[in-house]
Amino acid sequence: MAITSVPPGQPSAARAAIGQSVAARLDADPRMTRLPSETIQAYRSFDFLDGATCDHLIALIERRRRPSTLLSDNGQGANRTSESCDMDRNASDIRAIDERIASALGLDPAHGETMQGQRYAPGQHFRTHHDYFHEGESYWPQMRASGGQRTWTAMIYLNDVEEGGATWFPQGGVRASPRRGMLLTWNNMEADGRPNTRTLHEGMPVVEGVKYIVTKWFREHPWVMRQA
Ligand SMILES: O=C(O)CCC(=O)C(=O)O
Ligand SMILES: [Fe+2]
Repeated sequence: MAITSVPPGQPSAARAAIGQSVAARLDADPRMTRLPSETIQAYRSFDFLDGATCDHLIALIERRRRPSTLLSDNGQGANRTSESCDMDRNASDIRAIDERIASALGLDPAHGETMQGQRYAPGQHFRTHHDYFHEGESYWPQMRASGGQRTWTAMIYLNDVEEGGATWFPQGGVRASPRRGMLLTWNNMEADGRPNTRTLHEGMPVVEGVKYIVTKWFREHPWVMRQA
């Protein structure tokens, strides 16, 4: 179909520079391990958050969860069946975690969208998708004005899951199983700063247990919060 041949975005020197500086910082951090992949730039860090902090975030998600929504409803409405909530970026506990994530990546916390919590019950999943914005979609002008493209994604698993719930990059050759406190982060861009289509990924269905994560998406420019 014609639409799939439209490139999701153009090269960008500024995004390329962000990719390089974050990767250099992660490479120099002994807590971080680069995941083997020819096509994507992804890292993990065990015990990035301690158990008490994970429990605290799980309790917040339990209190505030609501069915997840997707940015564009182009027939993908059933793609994300988890429940989500926005974390309060002005609360001191959340701000401290935001700053920890941003500092690990060497990014300004102001570029981060509000941290999102997600809860997946058995059978719930997040089907294959890209985190970056397709610059040909109708939502792009609004996204460009509110901070531009999403560069790095950082997600943290808040618990071990009995079975299922891995994050899978079928074209990246990476599959991460949930592990309490583990950070998984990846660059959504190519080396030249264009969206990397091979970052396609999926939150696989939970088979047994409940999966809790927090996700943070960083923009190329400071993020402008949408007015409620
Ligand atoms: O649940 C997962 O493992 C993936 C979540 C994800 O892809 C996202 O929040 O963008
Ligand atoms: Fe994602």
